[in-house]
Amino acid sequence: MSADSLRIALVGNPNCGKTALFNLLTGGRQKVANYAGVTIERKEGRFVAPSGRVLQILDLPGAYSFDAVSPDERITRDVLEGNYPGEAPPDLIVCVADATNLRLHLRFVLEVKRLGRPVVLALNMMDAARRRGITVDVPELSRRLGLPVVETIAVRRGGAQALIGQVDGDVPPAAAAQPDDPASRADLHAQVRALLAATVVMPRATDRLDDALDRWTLHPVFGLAILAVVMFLVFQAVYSIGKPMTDAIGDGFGWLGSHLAAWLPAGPLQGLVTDGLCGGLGTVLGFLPEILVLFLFILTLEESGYLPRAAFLLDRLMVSVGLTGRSFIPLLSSFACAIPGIMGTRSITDPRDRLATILVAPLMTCSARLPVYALLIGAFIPAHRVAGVFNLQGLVLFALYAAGIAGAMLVGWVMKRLRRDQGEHALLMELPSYRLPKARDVAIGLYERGMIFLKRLTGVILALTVLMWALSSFPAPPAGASGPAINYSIAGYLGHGFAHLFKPIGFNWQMSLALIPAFAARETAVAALATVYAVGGEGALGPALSSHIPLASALSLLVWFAYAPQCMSTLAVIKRETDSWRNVAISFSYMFVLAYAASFLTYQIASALA
Ligand SMILES: Nc1nc2c(ncn2[C@@H]2O[C@H](COP(=O)(O)OP(=O)(O)OP(=O)(O)O)[C@@H](O)[C@H]2O)c(=O)[nH]1
Ligand SMILES: [Mg+2]
Repeated sequence: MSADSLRIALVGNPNCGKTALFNLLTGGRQKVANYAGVTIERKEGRFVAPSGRVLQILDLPGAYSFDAVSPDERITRDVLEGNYPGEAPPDLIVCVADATNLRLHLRFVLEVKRLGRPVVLALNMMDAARRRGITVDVPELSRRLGLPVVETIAVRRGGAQALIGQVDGDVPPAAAAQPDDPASRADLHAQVRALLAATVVMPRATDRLDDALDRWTLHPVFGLAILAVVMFLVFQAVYSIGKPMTDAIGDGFGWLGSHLAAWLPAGPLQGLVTDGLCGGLGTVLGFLPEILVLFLFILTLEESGYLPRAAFLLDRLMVSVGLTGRSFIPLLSSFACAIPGIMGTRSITDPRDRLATILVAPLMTCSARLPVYALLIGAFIPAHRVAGVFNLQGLVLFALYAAGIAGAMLVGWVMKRLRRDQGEHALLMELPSYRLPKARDVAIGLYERGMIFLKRLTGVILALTVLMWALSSFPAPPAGASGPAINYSIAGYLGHGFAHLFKPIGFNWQMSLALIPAFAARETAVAALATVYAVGGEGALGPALSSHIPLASALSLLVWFAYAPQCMSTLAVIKRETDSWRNVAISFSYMFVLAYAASFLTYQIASALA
């Protein structure tokens, strides 16, 4: 690091706009969302100040105080106190405070000041504060705190000018460090009150529009109805908006495959390109639009400020099944992927609640399962309208997501019965202001998700698809063999071997085989089925599936994917976050038993009814 480079840490209460400020300064694309606990790791970026000086900027998880209790808050405390492994304390602390919520945020500013290090206070969200008629006497606040104070608007271009001017100049002198004892902590409240009285004019404690909306969204009956409608509409939209695009992409690859087949000489290369790449990979790529539609809704909800309300509304229910309202947001993130969901539990203070959330998070339907669901639903469930408006395929998709949630509640409830400590924790959660999502932020979020999907597709999924194709094509059948060539391949042997285990739940050998690569990446089940049937001489995948797989088996496979043990990366994250192989073993085995039992019941009942 050059002698000239200054290290600056952004700290503050959760949800005050630290990451928005970080992105504005460094051009970063870290996740910004309207709830507490979005940032859970230390992130670093570079900013070249107008003077040419290079500044290293650290974005840190939000903290309510230094009595750090949750794993993410501990990171912030360690970095500031210089206890973070391999890192000296920052040269300058930029303490960010939400100007619309100074009653809460100033307390943390005072705590930071007592560290005895150079501090600048950034009063962020000044746009929202002005809209609400809040005025702050900045020079007076600065004088009383003994710190430089600047106003910022982290979501507006140029909104950090004052801060940049401040950090590009001389580092302000540090205040004297002060001891942290109970008496001085009680004193903080009195100091905050005095500061507010002298420097802030707040016409009303809360926003009128927020209050009006909250009367509906937090209402015990209407609130739940609104939540149910919102969730339901999301899944209908995934189907009605995403499906036509998926079909178009699928058709495009089908066309491409047939043209390439005519071009390429017959042989292994032709097989790889048409069956493996166009058939397998193309089918998975087709599900990108559906995944993006799902994320469009999740990102919009995250920015709107609605999620903590939903958490609040569901707290009683979640406590009764052994979880907490705090589990809501990590569980919702698991609809994207269980990995960020499990990492998001770092903001849960109680270790027991955190572990319970980690163990059930993989039961939420991650977006990697969406292609599997969409493929099977498309092949087996007719596209009827129900009651004139709802799409039956969308309803089945919704039911599968609901089955995952119901499974999580059941598992949570059982875990609650099994543990000794039955105590419950009250939910203390901040309700942020409602906010209109910014198109740019949502677009960045969608782009990031799209790239993650494409990287998986061209990485692990591509590798597995080629492997599946090779296993299904080699060795070639002996001369004079009868029956499809694939029966003589390695895949054929493996699949038939595995099929014994899955016969009671109705899987044929192709389905059993597809489960193997799905353990590395769920979407590969689609590519594997596509490849295996294509190598086996079938045409389009949808009709091939519906002619070879009975409905009962298809339903059983859907249910299997709702509960089955997760991909390897999820298990690896459980190991990392809980530092225990025991937890990995528990989650793998309980999900295996749950999936097997649920698929068995589904298959037996559906076969009996058919
Ligand atoms: N109106 C307005 N909104 C802002 C401003 N700064 C941030 N926001 C919004 O405030 C919310 C929280 O922003 P983040 O940057 O994620 O907050 P954070 O402090 O990093 O939060 P944690 O990582 O959870 O501690 C998001 O919805 C932002 O769009 C601002 O200056 N004005
Ligand atoms: Mg953040």
